[in-house]
Amino acid sequence: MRPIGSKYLLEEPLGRGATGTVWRARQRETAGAEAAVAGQPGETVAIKVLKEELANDADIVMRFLRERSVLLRLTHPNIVRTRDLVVEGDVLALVMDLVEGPDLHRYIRESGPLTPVAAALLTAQIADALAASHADGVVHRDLKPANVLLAEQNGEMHPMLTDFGIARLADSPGLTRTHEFVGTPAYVAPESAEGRPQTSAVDIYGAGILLYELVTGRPPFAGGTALEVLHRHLSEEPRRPSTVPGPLWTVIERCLSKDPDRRPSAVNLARGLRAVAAGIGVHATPAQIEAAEGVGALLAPDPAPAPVPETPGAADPTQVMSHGAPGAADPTQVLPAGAGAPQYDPAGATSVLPAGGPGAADPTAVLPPVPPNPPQGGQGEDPHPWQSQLRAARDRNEQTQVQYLDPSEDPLRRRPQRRPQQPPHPPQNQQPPQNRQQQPPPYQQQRPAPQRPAPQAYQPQHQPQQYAPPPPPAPQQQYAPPRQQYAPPQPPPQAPAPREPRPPREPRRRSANPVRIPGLGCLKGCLVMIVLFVVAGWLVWELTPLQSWIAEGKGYWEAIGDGVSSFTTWVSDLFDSASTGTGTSSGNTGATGGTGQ
Ligand SMILES: Nc1ncnc2c1ncn2[C@@H]1O[C@H](COP(=O)(O)OP(=O)(O)OP(=O)(O)O)[C@@H](O)[C@H]1O
Repeated sequence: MRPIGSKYLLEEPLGRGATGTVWRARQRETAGAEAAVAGQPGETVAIKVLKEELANDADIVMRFLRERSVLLRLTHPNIVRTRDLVVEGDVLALVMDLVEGPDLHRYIRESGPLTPVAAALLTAQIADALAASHADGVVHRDLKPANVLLAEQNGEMHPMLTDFGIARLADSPGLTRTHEFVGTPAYVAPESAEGRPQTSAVDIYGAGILLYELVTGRPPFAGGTALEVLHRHLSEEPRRPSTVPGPLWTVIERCLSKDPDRRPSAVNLARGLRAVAAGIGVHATPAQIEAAEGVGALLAPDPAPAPVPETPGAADPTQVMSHGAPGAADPTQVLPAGAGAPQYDPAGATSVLPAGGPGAADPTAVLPPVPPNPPQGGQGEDPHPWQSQLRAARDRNEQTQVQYLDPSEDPLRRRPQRRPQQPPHPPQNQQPPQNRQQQPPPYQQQRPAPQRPAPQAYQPQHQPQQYAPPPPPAPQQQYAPPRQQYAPPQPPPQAPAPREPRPPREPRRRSANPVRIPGLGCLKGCLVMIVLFVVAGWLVWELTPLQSWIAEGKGYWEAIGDGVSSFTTWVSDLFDSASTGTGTSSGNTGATGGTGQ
């Protein structure tokens, strides 16, 4: 046996939860005045010894002491009484009444679901406990079958709600630094899952889940991972099992409303459940049946639900302490341990999440369909993950613009069929985006002048004629922006001046002569003409009366021979007469001279 403080002795462990271990213990001596129940030596009690890491945290200890009054004053037949708090050395413990009996989770697992009447009556008692605590401004926030102990009284099950205040303690900044108390995914209200402000309506939601589980044997929203379960809480409506009577379903449905303001108050829930239990039993009178069927009218919401103070204290412990109660605004506190892990046990103990783990900053970050509902506080300066994704998408778009390839550089542009599909080129005078006003355009950043391709790269002469005839002027202006747009703002002085683009080469003209005689060069025209004349002359000679008129029936070649000989004779006579004329002229000159003598 191990002593706890000076007044208690731990005997044997009863069970272990996320925040500590519960022991069967014995009182050594009467407690002091600070205890709610002084007790007697030898009396058996249950003691929850909080984990060492919690006990070593100054924030937790302070919270624990501050919560003392809240924990000790909660007295109700359906609430496990907290008798004393132990804060000694590195020990932090709650001394409670010992409840001999299983918890409700174990009971359902071993005995199966309850009848609708039994479930309604049992939940009505839990609602009684909630009504008492809510009236005192205390919200449980971790309502689940495992936190309902079943004491046997007079042969009847008597549910007793336990673990009040543990959620409040675990909200502390100290826990945030080490481990986070985060509730249990299968029972977490949508507003808790989203990190929205919470009220006592979260306990009504938990009661609805518990009631559903009592009559069906399982909670309505299950899943392979805790995140899946949380997502279903946020987006799915529960389905009515065939075994659930209509009036009871009306109650469950109202408790599980996504809108906390539609959920009934704890008082009205208890009243409605008793009306239902009376109306669906085998001995129900017509009036009771009618009352049960009209249960919806009984389920009025709480006009002033007890608020769960938000937790700015996650960042500011003093503020939390001054409020005297932690909150749950920090959404990291609703994420379970290993939220995305496939080995999630929906019926497991209250989950914890290592601080700084993935998704710790914002559970909605990994719940894509959840509408972006920014947490109300405690998120520091970090942007919401949706903002990060939007920014990333925007950056990708900008990156796309940066990498936009000018069509004159685009090898694909050589394929004419791709040209009409080119995206419109951004206007040359387009202003850069706001967030880049002070920076040169991205393409200028990424394309320093020395590495730039030569201006010739933009010339149409690089486009094969058979694919891309010289483009018309307009498209050329559209796709070939002025060169200075791509040049750096201040080109280095040694940079060579850009050369004038060469004009497109004139297409080569073919020769007018259609006849090609390889190797003959310029004589071919003359030869062809001679042949043509000869052939044409022969045809004329033979086919016209010219033959009889000129040569008196001679043949063509004979006539040509005669013509040639006549021509040569004439030429020789011409030369002869020229030479003779010259001699005659000299003689004449001499005769004239002689005569003169
Ligand atoms: N007052 C009590 N009397 C008898 N048994 C108790 C008492 N309080 C708790 N227990 C038992 O001790 C075990 C552990 O309790 P604990 O509250 O730590 O578990 P839990 O609710 O599953 O954990 P957590 O609340 O941290 O999620 C449970 O099986 C419960 O039945």
